Amino acid sequence: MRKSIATVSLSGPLSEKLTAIATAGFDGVEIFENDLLSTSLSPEDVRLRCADLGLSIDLYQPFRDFEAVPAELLARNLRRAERKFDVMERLGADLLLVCSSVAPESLDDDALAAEQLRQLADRAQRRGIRIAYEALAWGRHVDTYDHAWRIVEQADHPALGTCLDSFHILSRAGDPGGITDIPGEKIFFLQLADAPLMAMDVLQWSRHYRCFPGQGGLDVAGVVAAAVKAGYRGPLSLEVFNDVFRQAGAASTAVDALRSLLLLEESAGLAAPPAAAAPSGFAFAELTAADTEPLRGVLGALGFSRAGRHTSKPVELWQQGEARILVNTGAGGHRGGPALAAIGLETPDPAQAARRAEALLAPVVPRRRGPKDTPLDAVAAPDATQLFFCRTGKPDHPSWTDDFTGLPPTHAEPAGGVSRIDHIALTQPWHQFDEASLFYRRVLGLQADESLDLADPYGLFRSRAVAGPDGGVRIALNVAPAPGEENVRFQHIALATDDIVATARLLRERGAGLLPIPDNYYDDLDARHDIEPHLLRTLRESGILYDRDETGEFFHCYTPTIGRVFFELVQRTGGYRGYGAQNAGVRLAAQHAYQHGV
Ligand SMILES: O=C(O)c1ccc(O)c(O)c1
Ligand SMILES: [Mg+2]
Repeated sequence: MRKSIATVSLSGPLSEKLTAIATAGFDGVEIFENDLLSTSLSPEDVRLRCADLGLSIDLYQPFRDFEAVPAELLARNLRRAERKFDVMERLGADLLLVCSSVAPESLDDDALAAEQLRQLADRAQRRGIRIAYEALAWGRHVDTYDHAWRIVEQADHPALGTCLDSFHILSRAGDPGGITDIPGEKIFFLQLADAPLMAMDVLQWSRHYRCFPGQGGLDVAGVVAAAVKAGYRGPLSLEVFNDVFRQAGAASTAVDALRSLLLLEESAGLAAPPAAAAPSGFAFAELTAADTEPLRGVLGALGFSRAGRHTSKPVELWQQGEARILVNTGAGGHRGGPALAAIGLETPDPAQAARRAEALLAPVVPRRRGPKDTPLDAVAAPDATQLFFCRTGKPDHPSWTDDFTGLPPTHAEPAGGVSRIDHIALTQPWHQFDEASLFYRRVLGLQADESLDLADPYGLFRSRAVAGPDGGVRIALNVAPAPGEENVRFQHIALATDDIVATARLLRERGAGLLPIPDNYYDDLDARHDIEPHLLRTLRESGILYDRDETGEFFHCYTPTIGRVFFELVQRTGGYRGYGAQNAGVRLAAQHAYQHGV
């Protein structure tokens, strides 16, 4: 179906919004009145600009507080409407959204509302304009879509239809099933927004927390499916009032928005992009660094050996068990220190995974860097982390490892007991958290956990994990509370070990050190979990954190941060599937203290 977006959903001046909307690939726009009022472009200029960009103006909105008023007010409201019709004529827009009145003057009288809307539609029709009447969830007398429809039905005018808005319907737990009772041609417009489930005033919820479909907790696809079943064939149009998107860059938000619509079409059974080929494990994590010595030191202390060197690029392969870390000395890293640049995902069908990601607007990374390199399927995630879809060492597919030649191990000391990468934690830019979780979940085909709030000494982190069904791939997405140098963009690689006490001891013996954890933590651990005294002493001495649930236990500890990266060692027992979120506050505080030499 055609795809549109309301200009209120993006940041910046109208002209920049329009460019971002067209560049992302939308077909049309809803011009939000405030955006027109605050631009120096004339309506004719806006019309031309949209035409040049290939955008149709699908709706002009909103016209407020019109219906069910005393006669003298009606005359004024009709005059007000005529002036808006003038603007629409100049814009070349032929559909006006009228939202249900919130005015104290409006009367609780459906017959009057219908009669006055009929008069409005009559005047609109003479000017080639149609009216779409929408129930705001906080409308004074009309606050449900079925009520708005009853009034439209009663008015019975060809230039009057209804506008459905998924937020207004679902925020009040409305049943979208009744949509199929509305004749499709009387649904003049369909606005779509999701929202996280929150217990708050519905107007505040709508004006600040709407998000793109799939990023919240509302069944937006159910509304779309019902409207299409009713016969609606107009555009799917996003209308998202959101405090974060009002600040974030319009270009990236517009791409995020269009991706959510493509996924919504898939959810509603209206489109079938290439199916997901969900990853089953980590092939590698790639770190870039100008100065690789500290990184090599930590990897060596963790028991990794340098197992190969890329034949055409300045990249080393460090390996232990199935855990593989690529060290790239060619690119910058963060101020010379290491930064995570890429993740290799073990994927049943790499080409298929790349096709899906590309269809869902992920930028494709060039397939081949050097003339002899193995071709790779790779895309960029929303935070620009490169994702390589791999089949490592399988006879049916070229393997990225073919580009590495063997090197003798750097040292013969015993390996550290690390078997594989357990999870990778990515700190997302503050404005891209919802986009990232939608991307990892729906584009890659991972399952998302609940979103958690983790307390850092300088703010609250949101954190949400996505994982494959068997736990082979786990990615923890974190977001810092606000843009700031202090706590933005740390990434970490968690390594699974079968004997965390031994691995931690090895690290200390090799002089790499572990993040010190305050004594108070262990006193509390004892209080909470009644831990066996010998084990508690060992955890305390080693700086190992502990958590458990009904199914198993979790032990974890951290290396100091180098550049923007640190390593975590984790040991899981039984069916424990979490990440020790309980301990995140203590860990974050310990990292701040360590960083500042407290
Ligand atoms: O918040 C509002 O006022 C508002 C205006 C127009 C809409 O279409 C809407 O859904 C909400
Ligand atoms: Mg709306």
